[in-house]
Amino acid sequence: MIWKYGNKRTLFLLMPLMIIGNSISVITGLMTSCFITAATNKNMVLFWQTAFLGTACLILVTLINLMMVRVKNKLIMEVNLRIKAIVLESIAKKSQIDSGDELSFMTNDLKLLETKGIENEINILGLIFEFVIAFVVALTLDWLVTLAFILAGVVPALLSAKLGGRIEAASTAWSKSNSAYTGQLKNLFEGLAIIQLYQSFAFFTAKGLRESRRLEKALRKMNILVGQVEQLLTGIAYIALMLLPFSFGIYRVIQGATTLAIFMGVMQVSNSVINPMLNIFTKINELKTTKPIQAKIKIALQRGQQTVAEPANDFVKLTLTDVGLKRAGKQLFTHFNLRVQAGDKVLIMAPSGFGKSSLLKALLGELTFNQGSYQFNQQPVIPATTQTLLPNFAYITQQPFLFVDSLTNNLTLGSDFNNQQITAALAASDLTELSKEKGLDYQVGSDSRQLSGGQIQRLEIARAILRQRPIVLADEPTSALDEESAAIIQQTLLTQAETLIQVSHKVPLSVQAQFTKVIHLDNSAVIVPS
Ligand SMILES: Nc1ncnc2c1ncn2[C@@H]1O[C@H](COP(=O)(O)OP(=O)(O)OP(=O)(O)O)[C@@H](O)[C@H]1O
Repeated sequence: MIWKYGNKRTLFLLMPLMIIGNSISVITGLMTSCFITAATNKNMVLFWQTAFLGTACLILVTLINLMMVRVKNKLIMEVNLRIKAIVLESIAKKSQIDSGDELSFMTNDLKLLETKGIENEINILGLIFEFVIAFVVALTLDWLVTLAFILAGVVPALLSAKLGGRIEAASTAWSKSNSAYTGQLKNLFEGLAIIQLYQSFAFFTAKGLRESRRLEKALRKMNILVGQVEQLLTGIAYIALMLLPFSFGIYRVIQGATTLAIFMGVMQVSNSVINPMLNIFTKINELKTTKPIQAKIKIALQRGQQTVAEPANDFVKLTLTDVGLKRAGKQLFTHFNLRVQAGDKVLIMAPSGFGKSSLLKALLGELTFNQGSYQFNQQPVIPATTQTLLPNFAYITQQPFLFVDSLTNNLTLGSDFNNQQITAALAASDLTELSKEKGLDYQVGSDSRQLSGGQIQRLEIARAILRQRPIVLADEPTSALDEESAAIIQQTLLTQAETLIQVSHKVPLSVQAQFTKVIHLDNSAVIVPS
């Protein structure tokens, strides 16, 4: 992950820092060796050289480690941000999302990935460096004693891995007993009213205690196993350490095959061979637990790379033939016909709850007609083609939405529009006064800086107008506005939208007259105003 999602420059900067930073045990090992040589030979020059040079090296390594922490966290941040960008990009392109699931993935899963995945990868890298450096140095000092130390460290580690399974089984059995205990207690407490009614207090206590005893027994079993395994491993570790490297090393010193100083040096450095080796396996196991999260990111990456349809400008004709729409098992309407040509201004009217908003959603492809046919530019619209349909539409919904962001960003949504275009869209939506009073950078959307319902609706209209899409779908666009504003907005829609499909349940006759078609969804009657 750090290679795939991280910044390569940061990674390449981190690696040398880690190599130097992880050589601390080698420095202390060599210092131990030199000090003992100085002591056994009564060599003051070597003593001072070791003291000064060693301390200088330790200070330098400490400074490098301080820097390493900064670079490591920089890399973690870069990987996190790259992954978050991938996930956000993928969510943005999802046709259906469960915001609870996505939120949980963005917060809990990605946090887990950071600690068990990204950090572990960096730690494994550090452990590999530590292992390799220490191993090479220890082998150079005395390869036979080094091997003895490694064997002594590996034996208890292998045993621990073998016994780990038994401990895990005991801990699973305990957690099972624990949940059974909770269930029994819950049942017992739920029945407390019966106990009190029949004054069966002894039954209540005895039953509760019986369950508690069962749990305590499972806990005792697990604790004995863990404690005994711990003691056994410590014993074996001491025996192995004394038997193999110590006796073998000292034997070699007595034989004159090596010196005490070298033996002590190897002993010190060997810790940095054994510990990283064992830690690497633990960390790899932890890393494996993040596999499902990594798989989800891979899918997100593929989805994020999907190309989105380019805004189209080729709308000619849209036809609904004998369509019906069903929602939550209820047939909203049937046998509805509609023909819209470029330049049309169509008003669709029906009583509240009849399915007007649902009809617009079906035109967008969010819902599918269960009867009849929907053709766009004489091509049948099927679920697979709805994504390419979207760029033809602007959509003014009944529940306008504002992001916690500036007025400008709420209109442009990050697209490239110049100030002139933005100001024109605001003016067309009767928002000039607001933009002059607050400024285009005014932050809206948060609770304390909310705008009026009418202002929010007009911002949604400005957002739609700004894009100049071929068809504007408008769902009761003037319902939250006063008469004067409603008239301005209605005029704007009629004049600015190239093709307008508006649904409303009540529109004055004088306004109806300005549409090219007025259709009553409840009886499919088409009235062409004179
Ligand atoms: N998300 C939904 N899931 C299931 N049914 C829904 C959903 N939204 C709306 N409905 C149902 O679909 C029917 C039509 O709703 P719709 O909003 O399309 O009507 P409408 O004519 O636009 O009403 P209004 O004029 O009040 O906005 C209603 O019976 C409503 O309960």
